[in-house]
Amino acid sequence: MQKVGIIGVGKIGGSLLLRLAESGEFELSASDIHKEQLGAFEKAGVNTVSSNLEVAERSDLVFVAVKPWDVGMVMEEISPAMIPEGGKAVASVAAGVTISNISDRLPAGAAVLRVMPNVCASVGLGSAVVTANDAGRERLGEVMGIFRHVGDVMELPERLFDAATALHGSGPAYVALFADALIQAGVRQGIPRDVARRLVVETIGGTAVLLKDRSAHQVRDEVMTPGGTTAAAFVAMEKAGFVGAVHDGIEAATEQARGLGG
Ligand SMILES: NC(=O)C1=CN([C@@H]2O[C@H](COP(=O)(O)OP(=O)(O)OC[C@H]3O[C@@H](n4cnc5c(N)ncnc54)[C@H](O)[C@@H]3O)[C@@H](O)[C@H]2O)C=CC1
Ligand SMILES: O=C(O)[C@@H]1CCC=N1
Repeated sequence: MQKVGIIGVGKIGGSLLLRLAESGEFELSASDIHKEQLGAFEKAGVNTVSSNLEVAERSDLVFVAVKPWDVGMVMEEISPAMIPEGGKAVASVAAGVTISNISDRLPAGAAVLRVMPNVCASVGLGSAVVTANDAGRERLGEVMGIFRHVGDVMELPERLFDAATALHGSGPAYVALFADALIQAGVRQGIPRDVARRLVVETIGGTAVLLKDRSAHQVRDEVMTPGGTTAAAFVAMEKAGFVGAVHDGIEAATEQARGLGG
């Protein structure tokens, strides 16, 4: 059985850990600085341990899912277990923390990977991109296989990771923002809140399915009757700078990711 460890069992680490535990395919260990968070995972059959180093010692593949500013300290803690001859690899999901930020804290030649997932992993509908240093390349398939348990996975060069973080890492929050705005707008037009919410949620889910095999332009054109309601809405939204605001948001998030590595 593959030995997988997770350090930090919050929103991302915890979602991955639960799905891997459900699959029954892995021998799992986990640690978290807030030990009270480990109980649920222990019940799911995970070995919960009290030190990050112990997770690394017990695992062939270690996922670090702590906040970006905590990654350096965790790498220093697990460094003694990460000698290249040990056959271990570490994968970080932290925004903005580069492979070189990480490998600087580990023995020379350590296998290091980065993954950028999103919170839709918690319902098995995540998307993730993966990259690796030279020593970690042979583990790419393994890491991609693990993230397939929580959604879609692609390889992406590290130079595009900050942009991908901005696009899909933060993406669910933008969709939620848009959903909230739509619901409020429906309420303003007199639709009861619970009805508006249901209509908007189904619309977003249904559109996501349509977009799997159609371009965004195709969907737009199928909806937009010449001289009709959708065209009127598009003109009003564009006058308010909707598309420009999306571009500005992605640019700001990309820049923010660049600054998080420290
Ligand atoms: N939340 C999201 O939607 C996404 C988050 N990420 C990245 O995933 C990482 C984790 O984010 P979340 O899961 O949202 O955070 P979180 O706060 O939910 O989870 C982090 C966990 O790490 C634990 N922790 C903190 N310091 C630790 C230490 N020294 N040793 C062991 N455990 C420690 C915390 O107690 C907590 O349970 C971040 O680096 C973030 O950039 C990436 C993509 C999406
Ligand atoms: O907001 C953040 O910094 C993290 C990274 C991507 C999603 N959440």
